[in-house]
Amino acid sequence: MKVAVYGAGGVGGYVGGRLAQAGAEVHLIARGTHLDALREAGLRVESVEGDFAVDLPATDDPAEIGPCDYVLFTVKSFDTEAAARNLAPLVGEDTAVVSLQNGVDNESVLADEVGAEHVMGGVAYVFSTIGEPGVIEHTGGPTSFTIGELDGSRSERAERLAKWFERADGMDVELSESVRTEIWEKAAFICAQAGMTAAVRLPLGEIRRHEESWSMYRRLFEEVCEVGRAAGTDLTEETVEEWMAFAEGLEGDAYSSLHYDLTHGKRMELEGLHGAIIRRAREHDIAVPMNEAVYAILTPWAARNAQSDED
Ligand SMILES: NC(=O)C1=CN([C@@H]2O[C@H](COP(=O)(O)OP(=O)(O)OC[C@H]3O[C@@H](n4cnc5c(N)ncnc54)[C@H](OP(=O)(O)O)[C@@H]3O)[C@@H](O)[C@H]2O)C=CC1
Ligand SMILES: CC(C)(CO)C(=O)C(=O)O
Repeated sequence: MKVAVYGAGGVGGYVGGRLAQAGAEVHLIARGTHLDALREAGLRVESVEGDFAVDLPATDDPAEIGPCDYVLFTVKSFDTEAAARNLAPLVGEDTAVVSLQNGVDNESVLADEVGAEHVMGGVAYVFSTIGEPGVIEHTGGPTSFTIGELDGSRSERAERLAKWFERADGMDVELSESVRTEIWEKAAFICAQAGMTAAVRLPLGEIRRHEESWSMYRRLFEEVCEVGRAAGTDLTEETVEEWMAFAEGLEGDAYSSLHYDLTHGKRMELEGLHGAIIRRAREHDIAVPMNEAVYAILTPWAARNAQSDED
C-alpha cells in the first residue's frame, strides 16, 4: 500500500509512523524546520505506548511522490483549501483521500478539488503533537480511528485501509457505515472538549469537577448535535449520553489540540470548529449560545496567534 500523509504533524506523523512500522510504503508531506528534521534524522515518535523511529521519504512537493493508493489528509483545517489545491499529483484513478481532521467542512473542500468519488471520511482520537521538529509526542488518549465511505457503502478500498490500520501497533480502527454521523459526533465532542479546555485553560478533570463548567461542556455538545441533526445526520439524545460517559472516562489531565495551539502561540482552528457550527446554526435558525460564548472568548486569542504566526 502506497500512502502519502499530507501534513505529517501530530496526527499525520503518528499514523504515518505506525503504518510504516506495519510495512506500508509511507511518504510524508511536511514543511519548514519539521521537514528539514524529517529529512535529516527521520521521524521519531515518543509515545506513551513506547517510542519508535522510522526513516521515511519526506517532501513538500507532492509531484515527487506521484499517485498513491491513499492520501491521509491531516493538515489543520485553516490549511485545508491551500493543501487541497496541491493534491492533484497524488491522485490517480483509484486514489482515496481520507481526512482525519476535526471539523465538518473538510470533506466538501476536498471533493471540490479532487472529485467526490475520491473522498472518504475519517475521524481520529489521539492526543499527539509535534514536540520538536522531526519528533511527534503522543501523550495519550484512545488512539482510535474511524473510517468509511461518505455514502455509507461498504467498499474494498475502505476495508483494505482498515486492515492496514488494524495491522499497525498502537491504533484501533472502526470501519463505519455512518461516517458522516461519526464526523459530526467528533465535531460535537471537540467543540466541547477543545472549547472548554481552551476557554477555561484547565484540563478536563477540573472542568468535570464543577457543575457549572461540566454543564456548559454538555450544552456545547448538545448544541452541535442539534445542528448536526438539521444537517441530516442521526444524532440522538442517546448520543449525548454516550459521549458524556466517554468524556467522564477520559484522563483528568486531557486537554486538546486547540488548547495546545492557544498556549503555544500557534494558529488556532477556531473558525473550522466553533465558527463552522455557528454559521451552520444560523442557516438552520438554531440557537447555539454556548458555542457563541466560546467563539467570542477565543476570537481575540485566535487573532493574536494568527498575527504572531505571520510575524
Ligand atoms: N493533535 C491531535 O491530537 C488531534 C488533532 N486532530 C485534528 O487533526 C488535524 C491535524 O492536527 P495536528 O496533527 O494536531 O496538526 P499539526 O499542526 O501538528 O500538523 C499539521 C502539519 O501539516 C503541515 N502543513 C500544513 N499545510 C501544509 C502544506 N501545504 N504542505 C506541507 N505541510 C503542511 C503543518 O506545517 P506548519 O506547522 O508549518 O503549519 C504541520 O506540520 C486538525 O484538524 C486537528 O484538529 C484530530 C484528533 C487529534
Ligand atoms: C479528541 C482530541 C481532544 C484528541 O483526540 C482532539 O481531537 C484534539 O485534541 O484535537
